[in-house]
Amino acid sequence: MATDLHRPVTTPAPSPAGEPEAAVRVEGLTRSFDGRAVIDGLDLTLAAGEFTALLGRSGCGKSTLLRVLAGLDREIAGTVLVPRRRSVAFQAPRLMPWKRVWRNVLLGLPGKPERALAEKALAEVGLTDRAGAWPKTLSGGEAQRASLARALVREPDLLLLDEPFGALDALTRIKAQQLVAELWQRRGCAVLLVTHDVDESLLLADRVLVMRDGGIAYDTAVGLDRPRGVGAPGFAELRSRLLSELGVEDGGSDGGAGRRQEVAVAAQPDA
Ligand SMILES: Nc1ncnc2c1ncn2[C@@H]1O[C@H](COP(=O)(O)OP(=O)(O)OP(=O)(O)O)[C@@H](O)[C@H]1O
Repeated sequence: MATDLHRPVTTPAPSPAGEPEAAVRVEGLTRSFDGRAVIDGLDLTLAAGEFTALLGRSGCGKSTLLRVLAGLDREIAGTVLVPRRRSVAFQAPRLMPWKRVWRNVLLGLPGKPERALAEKALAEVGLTDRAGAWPKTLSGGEAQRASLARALVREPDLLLLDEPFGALDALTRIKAQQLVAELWQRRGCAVLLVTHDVDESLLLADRVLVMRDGGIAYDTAVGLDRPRGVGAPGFAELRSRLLSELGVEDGGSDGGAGRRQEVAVAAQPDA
């Protein structure tokens, strides 16, 4: 029988004894569009504080899964347990043009939050001086950082990121990746990052998932030392394996990804 048990919980989802604390528990999740199951009986557990990247070919259902976890899509069957404090940032920053940046950051928060709260989050993403600006005056990277500040102001236990760097130029993208890594390190929240970029997943995540045929087809721990670079030992092997899971030929480090050879994302959660 199909069930709709999207039940947000206030604390991280309970785990069976002996397993690490979970931020997300999904069991038998199915989401169909027009009779076609895009997500089909998917099971997934994300540990509290873990940085997970989600890869998969276009149209495999990554954004659909993220929207379900964000609580934006409840037309589901199965069980989804997520923390109540969760926030999401999309590829498009989705700022309201008629509200100044600080008001955008506070958008949707209950009560009458003070500007100082927005300024604190904006400081975390290096945008202190743009708090009073109009969104249209921001660069693409600044707008994306404002969107991140809006996600952070909710003090999430789970941060959902849907291709947040996809529209940024290469240099801005690297800086944004480093920022997300630093924020994750500082906040200690679980992160689920949807990306098309295998290198990005390996630079940032503890764990990489590949979605295929409505489920998680491949699930690997990254285990590389941080800070990371694409030239680090073990990186190329992981990249090859992931590309093969995605059905893409590995162009090697001289391929498109090679330009990020020098990138080292410094993110080391305090153990
Ligand atoms: N609201 C909707 N109505 C009908 N079909 C939908 C809807 N949302 C998603 N789909 C379909 O579900 C499938 C998965 O879409 P989804 O956006 O989750 O894929 P994705 O893996 O995020 O793709 P991409 O990497 O291209 O962003 C696609 O075939 C898409 O057309």
